[in-house]
Order: sequence, then C-alpha cells, then structure tokens
Amino acid sequence: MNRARGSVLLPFILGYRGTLLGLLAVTPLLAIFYLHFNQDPARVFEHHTFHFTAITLAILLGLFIGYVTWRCYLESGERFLLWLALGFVGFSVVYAPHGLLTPLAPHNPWLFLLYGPASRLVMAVCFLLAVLQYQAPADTPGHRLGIGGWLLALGIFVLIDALVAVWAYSPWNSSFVLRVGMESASILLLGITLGWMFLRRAMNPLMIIYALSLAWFGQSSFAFTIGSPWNHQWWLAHLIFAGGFLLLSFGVVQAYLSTYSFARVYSQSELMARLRQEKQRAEQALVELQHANQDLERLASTDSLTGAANRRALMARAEQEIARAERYKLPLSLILLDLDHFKEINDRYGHPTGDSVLKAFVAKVQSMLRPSDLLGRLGGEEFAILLPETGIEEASQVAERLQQSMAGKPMEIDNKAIPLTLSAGVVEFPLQQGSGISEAFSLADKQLYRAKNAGRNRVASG
Ligand SMILES: Nc1nc2c(ncn2[C@@H]2O[C@H](COP(=O)(O)OP(=O)(O)OP(=O)(O)O)[C@@H](O)[C@H]2O)c(=O)[nH]1
Repeated sequence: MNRARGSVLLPFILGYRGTLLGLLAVTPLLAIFYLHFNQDPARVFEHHTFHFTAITLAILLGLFIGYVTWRCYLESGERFLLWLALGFVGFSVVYAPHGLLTPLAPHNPWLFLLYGPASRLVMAVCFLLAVLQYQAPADTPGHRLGIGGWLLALGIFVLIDALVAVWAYSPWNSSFVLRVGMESASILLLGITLGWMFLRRAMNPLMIIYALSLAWFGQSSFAFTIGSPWNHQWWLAHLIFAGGFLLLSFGVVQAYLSTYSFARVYSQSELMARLRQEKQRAEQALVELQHANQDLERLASTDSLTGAANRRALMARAEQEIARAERYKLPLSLILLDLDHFKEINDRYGHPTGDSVLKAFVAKVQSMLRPSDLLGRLGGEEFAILLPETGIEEASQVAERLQQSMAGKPMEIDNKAIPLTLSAGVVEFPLQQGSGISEAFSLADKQLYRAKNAGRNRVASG
C-alpha cells in the first residue's frame, strides 16, 4: 500500500481536493459578481468582426470535438458519449446563426440574440440525457448510431434554427422572459444533471471534468441573463462558456487517448491495483505453465506403468554418462535385467497382477540403487540399469544383490506371494574412442543371454 494513502494526511488531502474542486466550480461566479458590482453597465464593446470570428471558431471547435466524441462512441459503444456528441453538434448547429447573423444585430437583435440561449438549452438537454445513460450497457457494434441517425439529428437541430427564426419575427420576439426562461431552463437542467451525478456517485477523473464544465455552462447562462448585449458581463458570459467548453473538450480528448470512454477511466490507484492484479495473474499462470511443462517432461521421459525411466530417457542419459566417463576417465557400467518366466505369472495370476508385479519390482529395485544410478524399462519385462562411476565388479555385485533379493523372497501382491526371479547381464562400457551405446547394449545382451541359457535366476558379466 502507498504510504501516503495510509497516513493521517489522507482526510486532509481529500478535504483539500474537495475544496479545490468546489472553488474551481464557482470561480466564474466570483468573476460575474465582481464585474456586476464594478462595471459601468453603459460601457460596451460592440465589435462585430471580433464576435463573428470568435463564434465561428467556437462552432468549428464544437463540430470537431463532436466528431471526436462520436469516434469515441463508435469505439466503445458508450451511450453517454453519443449524447455528448449530439450535445456538441446540436450546440454548434443551433449556435451557428448567432455568429452568422452578427451583422443583423442592429436590425433585428432578437434574430441575433435568441440562438445563444436556444443552443445552450439544446446542449443542456443532451447533456442530461447523456448522464441518464451513464454506465448503460454499451450499444453493440451493429446498433451504433450511423449516418441515418445523424441526418435525423441534424434535421432536428436545423428545424430548431428555423423555429427560432420564426420566433424572432413573431410578436413575442422581444419578450425578455423567454430569453431568461431558456437560460433558466438550461441552468435547471444542468443543476439536475449535476445532482443526479452526485446521487449516483458518477465520479471519476473524467466525470469530475464533466461536472466542472457543466457548472461553468450554468454560470455562463446566469451571466448571459444578467448581462446585456455587448456589455462586459455579456462578453464574460461568452468567456465562461468557452472555459467550460475547453475543459470538456480536454476530457473528450483524454477519453480518446485512453479507453474511448468516460465511464471506464480509472484513477491512478485503481490502475495500479489492476496492474498488480494482472501481474499476479501472469505470475500464477507462469508457475502453472512451468509445472505443466515439468509434468510433460516427466511424462515424456517416464514409463507410464512402472514410473521407471523410459527407453528414450535411458538412452539420452547413457549418452551424457558416456561423454562424462570419457572426459574424466571414469568407469561406467550397464546391467540388463530380464524377469524370468514372466509369461507364466501373467498366465497364472492374470495380466493386471502381472502389471502390479512389474510396478512392485521397479519400486524394489529403485530402493536398492544409488540416487545416481538410473533404472529404465526397455519394454515388456526387460529393464536396464545405468551405473555411473561404477566398475564391472561393483556393478556385478549390485546385480547379484538384486537377483538374490528377488529370489530370496516372493513378491506380496494382492495378498498373494508370487515368486519372481531375474536374470542379468553386466558389462562395463568399453571407453575406447568410437565405442557407443549400441555396442555396450549388445555386449550386455550377450551376457543376459548367457545367464538365461545357464538356467536363469543368475548374473553373467564380462
Ligand atoms: N502384465 C504385463 N505383462 C507384460 C507387459 N509387457 C510384456 N508382458 C508380458 O511379459 C511376457 C514376456 O514373455 P517372454 O518374452 O516369453 O519371456 P518370459 O516369459 O519372461 O520368459 P524368459 O524371458 O525367457 O524367462 C509376455 O507374456 C508379455 O505379454 C506388461 O506391461 N504387463
């Protein structure tokens, strides 16, 4: 755990963060009040070209960020982002005449003025719908809003533009109440959206940005309400709106650069926890893989019935031991073992009992060998023992000890005493250059044959 996180500092840090966010959220209000109580309401800055350029820029940015938001939506299917994209584009389309009609401001100010509140209201509606869809199941790829849906949405936005134009030429056009009503409705909707976010704890780093920008949009509507066209409060309202807009655009860009989502963005500590979890999972999988590999290796080199090394593993080890013996001039011996009359055991007690005898035989032999010796099953009831650093005399003694141990006591299998004897051929590896495994095995085989021919239950060496 992060040390700072566990310390007494944490409540203060959280409190400080809350205060910071709160202050940031209401900073525009401080500027609004400052200007309200200090500005001369008669002072105006009526600059049409400046206004036209600024609004054009805002619309272009709105369309661009709307497009980026839509691309995020296409990637993630997050409906929140769809409504956000509609909010950006809806705002841009409805707001556009406010800039385009700047030259008409002196002739019909309402045609110029009504598009601002209308565009903010459209945006506030979309942003509320966005939050209501927060964490809704993602739209599946086949069901994401495409060109048809966009054309419909654009049609609605253009219709709103037309209605506003009709309204501007109607007898109620100059109603201050209507303009204030639209701004108030926007503030109310944004307030509901924020309240809903708090209630649902829809807060992560991106949603905090969203909440801040909504707070700024609401305050810009308030500034528009108390400002008059071209005065400084009116310009400040534009500026506050632009601040909120840039903040939200930053959030969208962050989403685009990370998860294409507002809901699936994690705090740094969540990311670290996830990273740790994934690392643990990967390490666990690696250990399991290593175990599986070891099991596979063991299976590939072991005789499945008896657990002795199989022929392949025995031959591989023999190669290594021959090379070592040659290099260090060490003795190396081989014992071939063959159980006597094993067919009779099978015939008399049955094949399964024969299997048990083979297993018990291997266990017994292994218990009598050194850890450095290797017992392998060559097939059927034939076995071989590789004895590194062992000369022929010592190896013969080992073989005899095994043979006598078998002959001396019957095997106890399933409460049956089964007599078992073995024959063995012992050789020392001929270590002159060029001699190899096959030569040693054929020599040992000859000795084994000798033991069998001499009546079995004995050891022959040479
Ligand atoms: N139960 C069991 N029997 C096996 C297995 N592999 C081989 N056998 C049997 O081992 C017997 C070997 O018979 P033979 O080769 O005639 O040799 P033997 O009966 O031991 O006679 P000698 O070697 O000449 O003493 C056959 O009956 C095989 O069926 C096995 O995995 N399980």
